[in-house]
Amino acid sequence: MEKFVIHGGAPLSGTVIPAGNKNGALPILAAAVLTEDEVIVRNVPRIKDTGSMLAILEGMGVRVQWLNDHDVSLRADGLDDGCVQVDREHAERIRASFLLAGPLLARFGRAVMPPPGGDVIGRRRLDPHLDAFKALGATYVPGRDIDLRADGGLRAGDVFMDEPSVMATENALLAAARTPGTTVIGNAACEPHVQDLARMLVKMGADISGIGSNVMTVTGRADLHGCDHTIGPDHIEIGSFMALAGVTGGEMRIKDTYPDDLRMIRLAFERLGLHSDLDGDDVVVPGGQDLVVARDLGEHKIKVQDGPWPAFPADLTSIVLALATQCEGSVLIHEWMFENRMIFTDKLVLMGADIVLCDPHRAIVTGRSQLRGERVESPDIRAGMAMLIAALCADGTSEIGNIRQIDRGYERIDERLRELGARIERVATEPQPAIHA
Ligand SMILES: CC(=O)N[C@H]1[C@@H](OP(=O)(O)OP(=O)(O)OC[C@H]2O[C@@H](n3ccc(=O)[nH]c3=O)[C@H](O)[C@@H]2O)O[C@H](CO)[C@@H](O)[C@@H]1O
Ligand SMILES: C=C(OP(=O)(O)O)C(=O)O
Repeated sequence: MEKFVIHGGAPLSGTVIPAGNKNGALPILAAAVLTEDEVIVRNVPRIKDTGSMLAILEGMGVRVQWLNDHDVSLRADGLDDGCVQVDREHAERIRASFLLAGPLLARFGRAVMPPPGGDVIGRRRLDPHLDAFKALGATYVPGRDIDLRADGGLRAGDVFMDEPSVMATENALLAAARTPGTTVIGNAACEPHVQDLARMLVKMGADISGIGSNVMTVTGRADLHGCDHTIGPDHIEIGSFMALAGVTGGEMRIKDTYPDDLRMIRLAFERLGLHSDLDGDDVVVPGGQDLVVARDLGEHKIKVQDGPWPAFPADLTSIVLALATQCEGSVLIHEWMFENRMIFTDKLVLMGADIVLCDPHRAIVTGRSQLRGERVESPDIRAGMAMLIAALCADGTSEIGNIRQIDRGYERIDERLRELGARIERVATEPQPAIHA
């Protein structure tokens, strides 16, 4: 077990190269199962979640070979079509393990999936995934595992999501791309990572129109081929670094972003008083900003509310909340999608933040709090980053425990923060004795 020990107060300044998108890497790695050819995936973030996904793929019989630090070659030519086993321990660690259901069903007509893990931030439905598979002709056999069957193979169909679920859209895309015929996916999610996966599937031979919209038409084929694909930069990580620059007053340049993916993030941050500029594809956050929250017309309080793309991303609500603690004025943060993500705010309150949790979805943050160092535990990836943001601008020393949560989504975060001037150490902790009833 490890923890971070942080001495707050140093401005974070310098240049950051964003990692590849965590939530893009996971479905893109899963897509390698769709073909027996070699698939090369570049710009893979070296985080715990991609490590788990690669371990599951290797356990299934996929040959995995790193070409260098971030580029990996995958070849799924040795899979035993009679019984592809999905490693339970790794599958239960990450939500995205369920993204193997689509490729396995499409290729072998059977997928037996252990229940997936991931952040415990509210109820996480699998129903839209199952609805999509059923629309493509699969049946679901109830049991401990999620047992999906398509004897004789999937057939192209009309999929309409009951909500624009990110991973269900990705599963539908993965399955439809290898299913001959034309499938329409309606009320689809269109986050940057969904678009990135769709572009990769096009390289593999599928025909997909409507990428970036909420209706995609996929003409699939059984003989998808290999490809060489580079994962796009992680807009959630970029937003996290922008907030870190804002609260510590440093000047930061974030290189080679996709500016179109940052429009809503930059807009929301701007309303909290955090200005950023574009210099080509780089985002530049000027140093020493006086962060003052805007008011809506009529002097009403502003709100930041998440939603399906292109709305403000759910995974940045914890981060924007930490940023708001340092801005003059108050703001309503409405985390509309997950029921439990806001529960961690008590940790920021412990550090001195002025936050009223109105209900599980809404928090009013009144800013300019002088935070103080505390010992806190990270319940999930983004709450962990919010605590890092708070600790790095707090007075005194903080300790953040359960940092494997942060390592699930942020690559070498302590090293990269140190390069920007942060005083942060990764420290091994004594294993806790088991508690017996
Ligand atoms: C591995 C991966 O890619 N994980 C991401 C993926 O999870 P994931 O694909 O699991 O999330 P979903 O898009 O399915 O749903 C997120 C939550 O929002 C709710 N919901 C969604 C849409 C809607 O119109 N109404 C509604 O209430 C869902 O019921 C669920 O509680 O997308 C989430 C939403 O961007 C992100 O937080 C996760 O980081
Ligand atoms: C919620 C997240 O991840 P996951 O869906 O993998 O739990 C996240 O990336 O913030």
